[in-house]
Amino acid sequence: MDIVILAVVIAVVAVAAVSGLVVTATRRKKTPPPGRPAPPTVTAPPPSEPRVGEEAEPPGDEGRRTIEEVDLPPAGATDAAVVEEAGAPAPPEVPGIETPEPAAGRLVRLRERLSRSQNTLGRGLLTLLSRDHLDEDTWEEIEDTLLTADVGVAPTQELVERLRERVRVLGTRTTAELRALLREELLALVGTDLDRTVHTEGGVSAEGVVRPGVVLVVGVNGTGKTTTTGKLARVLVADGKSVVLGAADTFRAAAADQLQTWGERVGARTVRGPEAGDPASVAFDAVKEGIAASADVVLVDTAGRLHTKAGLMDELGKVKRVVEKHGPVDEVLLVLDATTGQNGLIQARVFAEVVDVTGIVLTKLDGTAKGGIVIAVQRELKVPVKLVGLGEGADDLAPFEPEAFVDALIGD
Ligand SMILES: Nc1nc2c(ncn2[C@@H]2O[C@H](COP(=O)(O)OP(=O)(O)OP(=O)(O)O)[C@@H](O)[C@H]2O)c(=O)[nH]1
Repeated sequence: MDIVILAVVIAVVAVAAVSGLVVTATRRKKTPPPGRPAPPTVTAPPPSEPRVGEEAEPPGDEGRRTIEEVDLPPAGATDAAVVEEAGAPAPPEVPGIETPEPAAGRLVRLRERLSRSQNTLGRGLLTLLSRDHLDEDTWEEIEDTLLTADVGVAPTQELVERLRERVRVLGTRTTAELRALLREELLALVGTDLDRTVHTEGGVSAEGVVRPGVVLVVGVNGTGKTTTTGKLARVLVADGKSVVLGAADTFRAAAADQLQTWGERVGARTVRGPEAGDPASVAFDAVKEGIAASADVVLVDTAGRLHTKAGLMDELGKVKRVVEKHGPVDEVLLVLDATTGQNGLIQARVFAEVVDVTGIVLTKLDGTAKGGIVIAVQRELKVPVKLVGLGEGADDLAPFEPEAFVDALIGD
């Protein structure tokens, strides 16, 4: 038994000795001989993250910043700046003050909109006048076309009479001759020698105080009065003028916010009063602010509730009187919605009785085939159309130019 145990022990020791030699030999083979460069090895990618039980990577050389060392963004810095510094893409910029389009030439730019909506008038007239035989029925159709476009009864009759006469004298007619003739006659009706300047000159008071130009914007609510005031501010800013806005339409709460937004877009301050407050007091404060800030122009948006003529007269009359304590009002612009046709004319009449309207703004001319209202309203009030609204865009208010207007009516 002892001999068996001894034999087993010797065998185990012998096996262990042999396997130890093999391992050592293998290791020796892998170690490069001294003085020779090691052969290139492919290094496995480092483990992406420490495995359970392993130590996390020690921090690098960069010292840790204490909270005091972290630079804080300057007061008022936007989140965008902070994000940008962190290397992330900046969110879109907060819009700053806009640069409105220059007013000159706007009607030409917007001519397309005008001609699109006025085709029935200009093209219709040309087609009728081009007929081989201009009989009574055709003349009646011409008259109807003019009346449908809201040119008004008296101007329509005048125009038809003039055209009849001139066509008769002309004899045979080419399209070019007819177009020239129609252009001339329409221009005569629209008027080329009226003063269409929006007066914003201001002046100097008896006490030597320089005061800004003051413009009152009046009209029935919904005609585009507030929008027009905002757009007009842009026209003036585009012409290099500084503007203060007066939100005297205290009747509709949102109107003051709306006006203020228009003003902010072009850097114009808006003076506003308490909701349902006294419009005259807001208008007075706006002009006062305009004087204090040495602004060039103060635009006052008024409320236009047409419940009773007496009420309107009280309100608008008071606004005007109170503002005039600072000096004369330079311009009273009546805003009319061109799409309302005869209704617009009735409104115009009432307003003209209440205040001295000095200029007309016709809005929404882009959405109606009734461009003839330009002629009718000027006739009615004996006041020129000074501006026209041709869309909802911020710069879609254009100084009225008779030639560009008539050309848009007739088309090329
Ligand atoms: N298509 C078109 N829309 C216009 C024009 N002018 C104004 N509008 C639109 O008419 C609507 C009424 O405009 P407002 O300026 O709010 O009317 P408002 O007369 O001030 O009305 P209140 O604020 O209630 O007094 C708005 O949706 C304007 O965008 C224009 O020339 N063309």
